[in-house]
Amino acid sequence: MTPLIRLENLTVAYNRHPAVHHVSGAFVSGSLTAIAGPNGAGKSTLLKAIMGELRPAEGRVEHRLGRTEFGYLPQAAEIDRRFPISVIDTVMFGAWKKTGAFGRIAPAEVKRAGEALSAVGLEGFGRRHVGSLSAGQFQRVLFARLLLQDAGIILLDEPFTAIDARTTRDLIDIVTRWHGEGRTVIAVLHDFELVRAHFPQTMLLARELVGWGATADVMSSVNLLKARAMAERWDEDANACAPEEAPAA
Ligand SMILES: Nc1ncnc2c1ncn2[C@@H]1O[C@H](COP(=O)(O)OP(=O)(O)OP(=O)(O)O)[C@@H](O)[C@H]1O
Repeated sequence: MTPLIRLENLTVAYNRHPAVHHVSGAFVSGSLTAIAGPNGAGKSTLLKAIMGELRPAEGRVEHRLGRTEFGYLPQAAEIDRRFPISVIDTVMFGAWKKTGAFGRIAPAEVKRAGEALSAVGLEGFGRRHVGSLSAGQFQRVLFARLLLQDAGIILLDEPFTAIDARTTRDLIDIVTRWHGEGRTVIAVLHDFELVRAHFPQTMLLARELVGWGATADVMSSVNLLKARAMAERWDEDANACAPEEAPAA
């Protein structure tokens, strides 16, 4: 039960308006955690802060991991699929840690990229343009890229939103396999059924922490009502506390 990533009184703000507020706790090495909560609860912001893409306004994210040790799947809305790139090249980006952004790609990596495509059920799709794929097929490509990247910590932002049930099942199988391999997986999810069925740990967030621990305990109806009430009460224009106003750690 080794803590891998520790959050210490973490506050992350945009233009001084906090999106994540005074969150403390730890992700244990090898854990499989869902981050759940209402819209605008700070879930995506928290993932970005964990990776170091956003700096805390207050508090800390503590870990000894480099940026390349994180595999990250952004929300679909953040990805522009009009970029003229093939499926196989998109998957190959998962190998950049080994090749460098403009390095020569070893034949073994090309072979692994093909195997990753097969593993997500897209054998033979390599030459297709990503813009020609369905939402579910594209999500499979992004999972193939994560497979190739082979990261120890995998952060997924709404990986199953707007994709079909069959694809969701297949991709959950991959997440479960990652967990079985001892990787640490953290996924932002909206579907509470999926959270309860497949994620042993849950962080329930409403900008502030509502609960963090075993899913059955955290996803109680009392906590879900509390999260909704906290989100509705939240003042979008509130400023981040000045450090001297922050509660003692
Ligand atoms: N780049 C940004 N600039 C300014 N404010 C932002 C930015 N990104 C997010 N926010 C604000 O921060 C708050 C938390 O947003 P975030 O996207 O982290 O929430 P979320 O829980 O992931 O939401 P959803 O479930 O709707 O995706 C929201 O009020 C949002 O408007």
